[in-house]
Amino acid sequence: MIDIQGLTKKYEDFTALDQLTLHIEQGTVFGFVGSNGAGKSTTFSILATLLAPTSGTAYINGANIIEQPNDVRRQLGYMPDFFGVYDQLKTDEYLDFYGASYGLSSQQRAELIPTLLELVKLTDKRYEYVDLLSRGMKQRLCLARALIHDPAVLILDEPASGLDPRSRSEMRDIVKTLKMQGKTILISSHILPELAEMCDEIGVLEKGRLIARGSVDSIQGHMQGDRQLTVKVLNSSQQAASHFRNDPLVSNVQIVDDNTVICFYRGSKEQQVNLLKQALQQDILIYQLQEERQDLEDIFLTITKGAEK
Ligand SMILES: Nc1ncnc2c1ncn2[C@@H]1O[C@H](COP(=O)(O)OP(=O)(O)OP(=O)(O)O)[C@@H](O)[C@H]1O
Repeated sequence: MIDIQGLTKKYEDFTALDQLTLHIEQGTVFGFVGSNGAGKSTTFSILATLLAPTSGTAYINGANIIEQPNDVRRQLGYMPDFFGVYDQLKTDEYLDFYGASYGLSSQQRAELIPTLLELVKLTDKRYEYVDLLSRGMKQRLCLARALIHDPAVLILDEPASGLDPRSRSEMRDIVKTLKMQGKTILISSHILPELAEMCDEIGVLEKGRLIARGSVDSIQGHMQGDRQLTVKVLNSSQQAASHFRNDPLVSNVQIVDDNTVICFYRGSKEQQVNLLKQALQQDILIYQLQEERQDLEDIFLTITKGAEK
């Protein structure tokens, strides 16, 4: 569980994080979206007890980030958005080093390392030098490192950045596995449609402020305004267009061809059922209806544009 209360970070006159308040329930995968400089890494560094806030506070599974940093570190696994240089260190030595620094015995480490390597799909790279691993492999190793002390809460800063589609998909699968293990996961990404697949909820951060928060569907519904419906009819699209134009909840109708009409509609799903029922009663033979979904990328641009204004 993550409980953030009025977290603020100022660098002299500049406010990088402005009164962020956010509660994330245990077992939730929460996606943090924001353009460059929005304050995501600042938030993560504060939660990971690496940076002191100017005001406000936060709790990680009940431990206060300011008063109980050691308890926080025991509960929290943090994967930063950069990977250091590890000359002359092999994959298993790397994990062994971090395991030892968390106080795990050599026997615990010997048992844990193969399990973690399997989780992040690096079993066959166990005796490979870290610096020779690909970017995707390094990211996964970094995730294994964040998991070494079996934390309940995970913070992943841009875990998929710079990865090819296959590596991104592997990272997504690992996050899903961790969610199934009951971990609370806070994850940031610029690859927005990807967050939709992994996250239960998303929050949009802009200039240090949380400007939208909710399930992917609710944010999509809220920001989308009129739904765009593509309607296919067996008979005349002219007749269908006239019917839709008469409905006060229809803002615009476009005839695409003899059998296709696009209709922009702002009613509820129930009202939409009525609209279609009435059409059928007037012998408008609808055989297909498709709602075009705006993807998260579009929604993100809409939301952040609104915030700028
Ligand atoms: N040490 C610092 N001194 C002054 N300003 C800073 C410092 N660290 C960060 N900032 C500023 O705070 C703002 C938030 O930065 P942050 O790194 O948290 O953004 P971000 O959302 O993680 O961006 P990105 O997606 O580019 O990583 C930025 O405008 C950044 O320039």
